[in-house]
Formats: sequence, structure tokens, C-alpha cells
Amino acid sequence: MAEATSTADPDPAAIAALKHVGLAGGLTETKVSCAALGDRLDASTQTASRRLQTLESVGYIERDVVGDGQWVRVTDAGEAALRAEYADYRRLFETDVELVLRGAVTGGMGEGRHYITLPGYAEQFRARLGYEPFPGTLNVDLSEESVRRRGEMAGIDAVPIDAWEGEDRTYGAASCYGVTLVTGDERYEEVHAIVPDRTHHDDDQLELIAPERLRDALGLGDGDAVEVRVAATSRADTPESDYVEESDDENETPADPVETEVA
Ligand SMILES: Cc1cc2nc3c(=O)[nH]c(=O)nc-3n(C[C@H](O)[C@H](O)[C@H](O)COP(=O)(O)O)c2cc1C
Ligand SMILES: Nc1ccn([C@@H]2O[C@H](COP(=O)(O)OP(=O)(O)O)[C@@H](O)[C@H]2O)c(=O)n1
Ligand SMILES: [Mg+2]
Repeated sequence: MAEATSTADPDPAAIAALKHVGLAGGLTETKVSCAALGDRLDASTQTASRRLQTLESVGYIERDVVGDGQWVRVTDAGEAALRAEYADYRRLFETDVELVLRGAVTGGMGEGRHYITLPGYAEQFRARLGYEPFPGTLNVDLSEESVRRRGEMAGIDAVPIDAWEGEDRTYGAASCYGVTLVTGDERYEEVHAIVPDRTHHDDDQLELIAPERLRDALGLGDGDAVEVRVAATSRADTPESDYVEESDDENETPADPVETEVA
């Protein structure tokens, strides 16, 4: 995956400003005045100006300051941050949402086979995915739209593959997302999209692993169109007990008095 340009995570207030810049047309390019942005954020002009500086410093916007305002454009990294927020809201309000990424089968660098068969990874695949992958990764060249949308994977639960120490070097961690691979009328269910922390590929390549050689199982060749359906588990499927724990702290704020019914 390409190096991210951001150096720090901006705070939620900066993300709120980014959303307003996007809504005002900044996904392409828009003229923003700090006074107007401040109004929308219910904040001062100075605060709005600081938010824009933060967004620029983490690489989420590019801007050109002119006499009566500034031209602002949300960068790809900024759009990915907004899409991750969007994915969170979808998980909150919708169940079983599917992220569909589209692309074409392509050949890679011939290294996938090496990594997939290294014992430190192979043991984890067996234990955590429940199968021994075919030695290699099926590479999918994603469409432009899907390259933008893959940021939504950040909000989807993945099976973690841990980093490990080999004899002469360390091997990076990876995340495996359960997917269904669809081509024409055929579908293959037992597939994972593997996203290594360290990779030589850019965001436009998605690598898939499966128990079988998918080119044979689905009759795929270079250039064939495929759909990768990433199954999202909703929050309702994975309740976080911390959110519902009741406190019996005596110092807690008393509950509102119960309304008495008027006869
Ligand atoms: C499980 C797994 C672990 C990987 N770990 C590393 C790593 O530690 N360092 C690294 O440079 N690349 C790592 N890679 C990525 C490869 O360098 C490369 O980007 C990619 O897998 C090549 O695939 P291809 O031959 O299908 O094009 C890993 C890939 C996989 C599948
Ligand atoms: N589950 C899999 C994994 C790899 N493959 C293919 O197996 C070959 C070896 O994978 P690789 O990752 O080492 O090679 P490239 O993707 O770099 O071409 C490639 O032709 C992949 O497309 C497959 O068809 N199904
Ligand atoms: Mg490959």
C-alpha cells in the first residue's frame, strides 16, 4: 500500500470541518471563507482557520489562500478519512452492509507465493482462517471508484495475522477480510482479501487468498472482471459490553425524577 501522507490523526473536530468542506464542494474544489466555515461549525473564524491548518498539515486538504478566502480541495487521504467515518455510520444504522469492490484479474510480481508459504504465516492461516491457502495471491487491479472505496475496509472486522521474527529479518502483520469473489454467474465463498502492512503494491492492487487456485476454480484469466464482496459485520453482531455496563457508583448524577401523572 502506498505510504500515507498524514503524520498524525486529526481530532474529531477537524474531521467535522473536513465534512463541511466536502459538503461545500471541496471533494473537487471549492472556495471557503473561514467566517462561513466557523458559522457552520458553530465556532469562531479563528477556530475554523486552525481546523483548516490542521487538515492541511495531516495531508487531508490542499489549499490556495487568495484575497477573499481560500480555494480548498480534499485530497485522496482526506476522502479516505471521510469514507471511514461513513462506513462507521453505516455499521451503526444498517446491518449486514456489503462493500463491493470491482476490478480485473492481473499478474503481480511473483512474490505472493513466497510470502503465503512462509511457516510463520502459514501456521497462522491454518489456525485463524481454518485452511491452508493455495501458495500465492490472486491480484485484482481495482477500478478508480473501488480504490477510493477500499478505505471503508477500515471499519470492517478483519482476522489479524501477526508480525513474526524470522532467522534473518522480521515479517510484517496483515489483515484478512472475509470476502465472496464473484465473476459472471459464478461465486466463490471461501476467500480472504489479504492486506499486508508492508507491501510493494499501491492501493490499486487487492490480493486474494483461498484454499484453491482461483484462476482454475473460476476459469479466470488476466483482464477478467471480478467483484470482491466484503462482508461487514454490524456492531449489533459484536456487542461491546462496556457500552451497556451499569454503574452502581453512589456519587453518580441522580436520574431525572419520574414524572407524576396528572389525573
Ligand atoms: C502474508 C503477506 C505478508 C507480507 N509481508 C511482507 C513483508 O513483511 N515485507 C514486505 O516487503 N512485503 C510483504 N508482503 C508483500 C509483498 O512484498 C508483495 O507486496 C506482494 O505480496 C506481492 O504479491 P504479488 O507477487 O502477488 O505481486 C507480504 C505479503 C503477504 C501476502
Ligand atoms: N488463491 C489463488 C492464489 C494465487 N493464484 C494465482 O497463482 C499464481 C501465483 O501467485 P503469486 O501471488 O505468487 O503470483 P502473482 O500474483 O505475482 O502473479 C498467480 O498466477 C495468481 O494469480 C490463484 O489463482 N489463486
Ligand atoms: Mg499475487
